[in-house]
Amino acid sequence: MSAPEPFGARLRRAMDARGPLCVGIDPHASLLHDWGLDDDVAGLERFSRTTVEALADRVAVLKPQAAFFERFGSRGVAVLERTVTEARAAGALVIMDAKRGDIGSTMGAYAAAFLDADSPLFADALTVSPYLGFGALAPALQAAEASGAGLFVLALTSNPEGREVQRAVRDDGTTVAATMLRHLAEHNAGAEPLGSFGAVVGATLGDLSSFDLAVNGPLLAPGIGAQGATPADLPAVFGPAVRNVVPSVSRGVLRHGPDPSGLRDSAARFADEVRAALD
Ligand SMILES: O=c1ccn([C@@H]2O[C@H](COP(=O)(O)O)[C@@H](O)[C@H]2O)c(=O)[nH]1
Repeated sequence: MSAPEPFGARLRRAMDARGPLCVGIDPHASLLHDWGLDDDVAGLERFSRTTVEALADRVAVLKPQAAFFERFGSRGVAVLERTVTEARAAGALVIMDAKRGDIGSTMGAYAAAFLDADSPLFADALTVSPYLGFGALAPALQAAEASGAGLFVLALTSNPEGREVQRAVRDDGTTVAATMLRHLAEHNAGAEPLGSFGAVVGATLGDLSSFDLAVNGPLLAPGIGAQGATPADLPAVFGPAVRNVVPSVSRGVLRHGPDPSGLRDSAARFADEVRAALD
């Protein structure tokens, strides 16, 4: 059997064809309410299916936030499984935003859940937390390589609280975030057209020129919309690495539902703004 095409190559093709925008599927209770849905499993299912049907044939990436599904227990997780399957079938790549991270032996079980192509929760990529040490992510890196999936490692998150951990200075004088970026660059070395191991770097963070963002992998950039960043901020935040940025917006698009055309128009506006900013 031939090796699966790596996530980085699939993502680059999707970004070239559709533009780099990622829309998050974050079924907040308040959004369910605004859409006229009950805050229950049926509401969750309707919300997710409407978003997938409106957007999966046009945006490069959809990013379900697992927490909003898990809050409904096993029935919510079943909706998450269907959401991923339907989004992928309709042509979008799916980043599972579950931010898993643990000691290596347990990380292997997370990898089996999200990165094994035979798992019901398999997605094209998974967000992971490296704060038990980057080395503890090894089982996820191996599983992703085997299945052609990707990882997005939390490096510089969009929230202000992340600073105290991520910008802490290590014994060798480098920051924790810079160390994570260096590990990613090592793992992506030589990959073409793009490595499969990306970083999460918030679009909210202002000038990041003190960090080497040239990791030869994608940079998932949440924070656009509800958290205050705009597509126009991207060049100043990411500098030359902006070509590898996957700008991500959730509530900024979702608040325009439940009408599918409202969701599509909003995503198209963000996509246009991203295109204008990157030109
Ligand atoms: O640094 C990070 C990492 C992940 N997120 C997630 O992205 C979305 C953002 O939602 P908005 O509605 O666009 O604010 C959400 O799922 C976060 O958990 C992030 O914001 N920052």
